[in-house]
Amino acid sequence: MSTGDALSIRPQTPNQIQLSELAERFGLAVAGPGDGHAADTAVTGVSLDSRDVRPGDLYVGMPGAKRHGAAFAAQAVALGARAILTDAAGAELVAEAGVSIPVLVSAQHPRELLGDVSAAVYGTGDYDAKVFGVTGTNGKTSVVYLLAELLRAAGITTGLSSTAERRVSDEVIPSNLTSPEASELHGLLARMRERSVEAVAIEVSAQAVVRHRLDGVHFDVVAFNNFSQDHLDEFGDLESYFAAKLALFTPERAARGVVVVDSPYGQRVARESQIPVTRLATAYGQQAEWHLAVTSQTLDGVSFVLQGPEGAHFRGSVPVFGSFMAENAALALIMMHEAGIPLERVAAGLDRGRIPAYIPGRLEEMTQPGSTGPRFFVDYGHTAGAFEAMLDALGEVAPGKIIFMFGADGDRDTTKREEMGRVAAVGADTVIICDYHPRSEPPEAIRAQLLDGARGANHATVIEEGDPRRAVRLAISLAEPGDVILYAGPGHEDHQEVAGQFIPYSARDEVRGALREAGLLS
Ligand SMILES: CC(=O)N[C@H]1[C@@H](OP(=O)(O)OP(=O)(O)OC[C@H]2O[C@@H](n3ccc(=O)[nH]c3=O)[C@H](O)[C@@H]2O)O[C@H](CO)[C@@H](O)[C@@H]1O[C@H](C)C(=O)N[C@@H](C)C(=O)N[C@H](CCC(=O)O)C(=O)O
Ligand SMILES: Nc1ncnc2c1ncn2[C@@H]1O[C@H](COP(=O)(O)OP(=O)(O)OP(=O)(O)O)[C@@H](O)[C@H]1O
Repeated sequence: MSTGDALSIRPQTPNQIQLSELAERFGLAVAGPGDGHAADTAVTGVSLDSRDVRPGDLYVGMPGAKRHGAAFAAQAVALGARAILTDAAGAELVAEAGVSIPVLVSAQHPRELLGDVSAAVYGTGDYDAKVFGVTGTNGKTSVVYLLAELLRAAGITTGLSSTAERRVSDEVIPSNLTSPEASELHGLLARMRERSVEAVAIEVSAQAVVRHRLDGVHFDVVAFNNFSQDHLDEFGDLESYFAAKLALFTPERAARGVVVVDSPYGQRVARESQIPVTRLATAYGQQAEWHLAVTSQTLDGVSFVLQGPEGAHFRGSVPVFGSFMAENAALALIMMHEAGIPLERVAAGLDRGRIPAYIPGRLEEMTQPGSTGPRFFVDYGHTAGAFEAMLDALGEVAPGKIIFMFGADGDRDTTKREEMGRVAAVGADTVIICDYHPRSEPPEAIRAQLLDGARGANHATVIEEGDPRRAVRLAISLAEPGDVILYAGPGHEDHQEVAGQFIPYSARDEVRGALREAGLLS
């Protein structure tokens, strides 16, 4: 069941709390019209976005990078907000807007209170579901989906929050952020409790940690998979980006952790973690409690054996190519083991260890699995690290040539582009560079940086075709039976962001259409 155009999933029978209680618990001043009765007002939900306000909400008018949320107070009231929480500057904006509902004024940045206030409003503080968090640079969404699938196999009712979707049993909405703002997260958790969800898998971005999006949530188990360059536009340098991920491994946030220690960054997390961690190694000779061995891999999937302490073991397979997918599955399995869910219980719910994972837009095949013609995969990878992992994997399993098409985000970490181009051209036979989300940048300037990196590698044939629709058709025209086309970037997305406009574009639909035109898909 999809919940239509909703921006957030909320409980149907909400908790309610008096403003007087919120004011007292969080040291807030109550101002605005109707002061005399303000303390008697009750709120039933929290929204940070005036467009997503539901009747009874506390609307949190937050200062942002571009504007002050309190400037949207009138819209919030029109949609049924019962009170506003904001800072002193916001209170003035609310007064100017002439809205007549109580205003809670915080001396702190409202973001610092949002998690705890939302937990108080939604009553999620004592929700006793197992909560799992996954962080790292590449593969978080994949681990979260695998975890949800494995939890289901163990007979556990599951919810998830990822870059692609938020999901409560059969209720699904598309996501706008990898990690939702705290108000949305607690609303989602409250709905999960209503639906008797027993375990929640949450994808955790570094931005979520530093922007208080996880406040009021305590994880039973967190995992770290890998780390490579990304988001330097936000964090400035790799060390700050890493520190944001490491901060998840503290007692305030989580009880225990699982860490892939193949890389020096993973080893650092294991060493510097402030909570007990167990380690997973896929490299031979690496010290760890858990070891993963890939037993076979083809374009149709990967099989593995996982061995842990005290005889714990699991033999399984994932229907997506790449040894890193086995690693993602292993991480999910160890997280469950750490949460006290026996691996035997998971295995009992699967057919010979086959994990029936569908991960939207992650190495998702657009052609028919097993077909003898060219095979076409759409992916969400947008870092050099993800490109390298995928192209290494394809190098092992692709029967023919590898044709790799991709673009890069505008207005995001520009320093990673040359390396993306280089890695692509080292791993593929043909590279087609097209546009992704140029945002406010000239698309040809983004392409030029990618092309520089790709041409500098002196390996693949490098082609520039800005229009992704034409690039898809070009890739198909170049492919022969046995060849693999991999289109990285757009994954599950349904739009291109160009100069402030969201233009409808689904790479998956486009590719399917082009394959039909070429007679490669019925
Ligand atoms: C840099 C960043 O994280 N920005 C987030 C921040 O935006 P902002 O400070 O610019 O907000 P603003 O536009 O000035 O608006 C201020 C306030 O007014 C509100 N508003 C605004 C307009 C309106 O009509 N009504 C309204 O209520 C907004 O909800 C906000 O509370 O607060 C907004 C509201 O929650 C977020 O949507 C926005 O995320 C933007 C879209 C974003 O791109 N974030 C990225 C960097 C991000 O967080 N990415 C990570 C990692 C992804 C990955 O792993 O690749 C993620 O977790 O998604
Ligand atoms: N364990 C892994 N190691 C390296 N690359 C991976 C791994 N798992 C997946 N990938 C690659 O990274 C891409 C992105 O995967 P996924 O969406 O799961 O990552 P993510 O961390 O959630 O990224 P984002 O936060 O941007 O959504 C995949 O489509 C695949 O190409």
